[in-house]
Amino acid sequence: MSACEFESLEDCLETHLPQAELTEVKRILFGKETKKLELPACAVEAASEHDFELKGYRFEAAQEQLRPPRRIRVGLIQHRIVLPTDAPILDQINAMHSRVGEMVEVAAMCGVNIVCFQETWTMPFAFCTREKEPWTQFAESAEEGNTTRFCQELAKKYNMVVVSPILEREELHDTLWNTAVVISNSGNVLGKSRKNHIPRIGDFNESTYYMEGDTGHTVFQTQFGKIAVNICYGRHHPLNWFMYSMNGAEIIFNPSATVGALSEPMWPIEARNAAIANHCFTCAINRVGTEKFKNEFTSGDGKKAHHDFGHFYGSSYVAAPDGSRTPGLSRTRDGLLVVEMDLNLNRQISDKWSFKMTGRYAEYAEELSKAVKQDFKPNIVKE
Ligand SMILES: NC(=O)NCCC(=O)O
Repeated sequence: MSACEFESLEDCLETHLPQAELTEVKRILFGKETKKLELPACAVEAASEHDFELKGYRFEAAQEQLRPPRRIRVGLIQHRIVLPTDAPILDQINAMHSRVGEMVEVAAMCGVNIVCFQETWTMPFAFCTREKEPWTQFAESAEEGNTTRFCQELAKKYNMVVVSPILEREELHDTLWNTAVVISNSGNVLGKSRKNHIPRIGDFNESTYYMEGDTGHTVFQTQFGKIAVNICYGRHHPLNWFMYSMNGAEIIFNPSATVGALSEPMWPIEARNAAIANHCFTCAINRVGTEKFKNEFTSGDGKKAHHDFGHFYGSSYVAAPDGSRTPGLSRTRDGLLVVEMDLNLNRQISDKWSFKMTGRYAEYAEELSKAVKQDFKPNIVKE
């Protein structure tokens, strides 16, 4: 079986393990069980009609005496590209709008308050090719572009916060960025968060196209909680998650595009660990499918030139501050993951484990400020 035919780790365990072992394996692998969320029949029907996976889970928190529950629902959308990569650009973008539009409609039926799409969701992940044309033509203004207009309509229609990661063209200087636009449920653009770590690995030749983000670790206060967006490669940087959390993020989204051969063993760990370490919820989203490009490209590893990047393995999931996580979406199919969470869990786990309270930040900051200097002498004791 090839990597792109393997449906999901969870399905494999369910199929092959006896019930008693399965319960223990799941407890150890995934933490406290996330309950299934009942989703309306019309949503289940629509997902089946439009041929995408729909899953729903619920994280619970203890009832408090002084605070009411803060239950909200997030929706994570993963999808493959709709048209071939050599179709006219506007057709490709419009086809993606229409696909994601029908998935957001189902998210609305499921009562989703905040929806997040995958990294650069309107285009193929073409940065492997190192060709500028036609890929830079997918870039749009974060404030005025067609995709933002489209998302503003969705946000207003469904009273939903929309996190829309696109290839951004800042038109004043024609600078390109990899940017998540955050659109409030009022339909207004609340702001944007630019990808702040650009990969230098494998075929992820993104530094050829756009710059390291300059938006810091912005957190967006929405009607449904304080959210932040840590785009793809930023998930390998614990301090990146940490800084969003220091600014008060209650949910950190991680829209991504990553392939099996490179990162799959790390995928289930990184966002989950960030949820634990920072007493918050994290949402990891990856695209699906294998995208083929007309011109061959090499990977700088002596191997033959090829036409595709490899398999994007989906597996989007949500992790909670108590270390539990939802099962992932499929490795191969488009999907919508609906997750209900009570944001009160963040403080409850913080009060229990106190990672943020016990962190020695002033000390780290002092040592770190020395460690980044040219004349730094590591603190090593020798005999
Ligand atoms: N999109 C992106 O930054 N991918 C880099 C590879 C990875 O982080 O898995």
